[in-house]
Amino acid sequence: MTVVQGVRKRYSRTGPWVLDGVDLTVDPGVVTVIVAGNGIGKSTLLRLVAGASVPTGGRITGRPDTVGYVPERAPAAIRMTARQYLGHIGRMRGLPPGQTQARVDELAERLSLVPGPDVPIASLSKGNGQKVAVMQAFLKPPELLVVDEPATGLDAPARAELAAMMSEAEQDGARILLSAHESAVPNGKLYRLLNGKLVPEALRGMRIALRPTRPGLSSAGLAAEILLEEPGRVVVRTDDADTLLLKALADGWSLIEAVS
Ligand SMILES: Nc1ncnc2c1ncn2[C@@H]1O[C@H](COP(=O)(O)OP(=O)(O)OP(=O)(O)O)[C@@H](O)[C@H]1O
Repeated sequence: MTVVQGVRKRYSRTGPWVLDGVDLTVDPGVVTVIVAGNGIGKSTLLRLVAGASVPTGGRITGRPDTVGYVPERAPAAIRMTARQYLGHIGRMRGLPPGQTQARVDELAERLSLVPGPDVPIASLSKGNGQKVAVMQAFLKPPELLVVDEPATGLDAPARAELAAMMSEAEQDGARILLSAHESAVPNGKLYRLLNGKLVPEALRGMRIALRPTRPGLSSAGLAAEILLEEPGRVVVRTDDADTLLLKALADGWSLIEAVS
């Protein structure tokens, strides 16, 4: 398994913390899905897990040798053809050239890459460029697959093919981490990214126990039904756990647990 422990990330020394203590385990056998709106930090977290950027704090352990990473935006300004580009990627991953080229043809056909792998990537449409990004992630069977918003940019047949490829990888034992917007949430173990932290989606609609992280915090500010209040612990019930958690975390509460 790949384990994220207390990971923090900001993009400049004085900038805001985009991730502020993220804990996550990406296990085989279940697809892990990070859900959030625009600009909350999904891509930031996925890049870190994939090893494409480094955390400012905390650590990520158990990343396997073969990581397939599909970024949200494929690099467009590449003059090489898809076949040349994927040939380089194959060499970097230790694949024999013949095997790489056979795989390029197979993936180009599965994803309906138009007009094909032998034109410059820069000349491809956005969606077809995204297919090349998918192809590089699947060139060698990934042990960890990280896909940033799989629905973005691809047409319906390509999305269905990508879903099939992901489920084949899952059956082969890959660990899978996806990000998604609320409008296109895939099946899996869902986590919501709120104020730089991950909250398991199973907490929605449940009773929630919170701990104040600074003195003087009043439970009145939680704007929810207070079920129990004791020193260091408040249990609330709400129909809108997202909004409650968003405000509570911002105000200085920390999540203890969901109380069934
Ligand atoms: N390379 C970067 N340099 C500076 N700030 C960045 C960089 N990448 C992301 N950010 C900032 O980090 C925050 C989170 O961005 P991120 O792309 O991770 O969000 P996201 O949840 O994936 O958004 P979207 O749904 O729009 O793709 C944003 O405020 C963004 O401006």
